[in-house]
Amino acid sequence: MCIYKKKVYNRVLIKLSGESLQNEKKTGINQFFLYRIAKDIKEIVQLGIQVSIVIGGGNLFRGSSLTNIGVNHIVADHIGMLATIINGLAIRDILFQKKVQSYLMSSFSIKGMCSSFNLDKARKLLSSNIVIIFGGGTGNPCFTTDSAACLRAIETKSEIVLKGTNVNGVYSADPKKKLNAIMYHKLSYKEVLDKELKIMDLSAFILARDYKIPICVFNINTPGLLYKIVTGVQEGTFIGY
Ligand SMILES: Nc1ncnc2c1ncn2[C@@H]1O[C@H](COP(=O)(O)OP(=O)(O)OP(=O)(O)O)[C@@H](O)[C@H]1O
Ligand SMILES: O=c1ccn([C@@H]2O[C@H](COP(=O)(O)O)[C@@H](O)[C@H]2O)c(=O)[nH]1
Repeated sequence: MCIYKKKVYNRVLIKLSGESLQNEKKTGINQFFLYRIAKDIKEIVQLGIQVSIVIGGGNLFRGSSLTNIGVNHIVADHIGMLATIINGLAIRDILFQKKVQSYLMSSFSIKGMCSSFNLDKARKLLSSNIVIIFGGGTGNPCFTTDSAACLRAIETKSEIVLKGTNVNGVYSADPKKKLNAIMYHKLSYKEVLDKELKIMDLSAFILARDYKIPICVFNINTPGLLYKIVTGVQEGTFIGY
């Protein structure tokens, strides 16, 4: 790793897709991914970047898959939000093992396991270079953790949302469905909306646009990519004005 490189951001929010955490059985949590992502996060914290993380739950439960088996949609979303806390607990523990100071906050009360969301405290901890993991999404059903990521980025005054996902960036169509889809390197908010590129749910995306939070969509499975992005290397797809 090139330690002479300079950071281009002071405070970032990383959205970690739950799916990226899944193991080879397509469920649960992948041990190797956890350790690797903790290493990647440590590298950027050591650059002096203030980091918060919004963690998804798709490796464990998504509301939509539970409604498909007959669970009421509000209850299904509650289960999905709880799944994000499970992932958050795992990430907090691995960061601790890697000697990265971190703090897990849940959007709803889970006494005994982690603290509840407190914006003042989150800002103070971030200023002291402590990584904040935001679990529990927005705390409300009918949303996703993409909305939580944009919301927390606005609240914590983060300069960018780094959306780590399992594709290389934003494509002209879902690359998992259309193999000849082309990847964009740079897009405006308007282009994403006009072209109906479904990389994030609409409510999340509108928040980012209205509060002028740029988004970088990148492949979370590529080791070291986070470091490249925060030191100014163009990777994935950058969305802004
Ligand atoms: N235009 C597009 N460009 C890139 N990916 C797209 C596009 N449209 C749909 N996708 C799909 O979006 C997915 C990204 O999902 P994402 O990482 O946000 O998961 P998530 O559902 O938010 O998180 P979780 O796994 O926690 O539920 C990719 O796997 C890709 O198949
Ligand atoms: O604010 C929120 C965030 C999430 N949910 C539910 O949790 C699951 C998992 O989140 P992902 O963003 O898919 O990783 C999601 O499918 C919702 O069911 C929520 O209700 N509110």
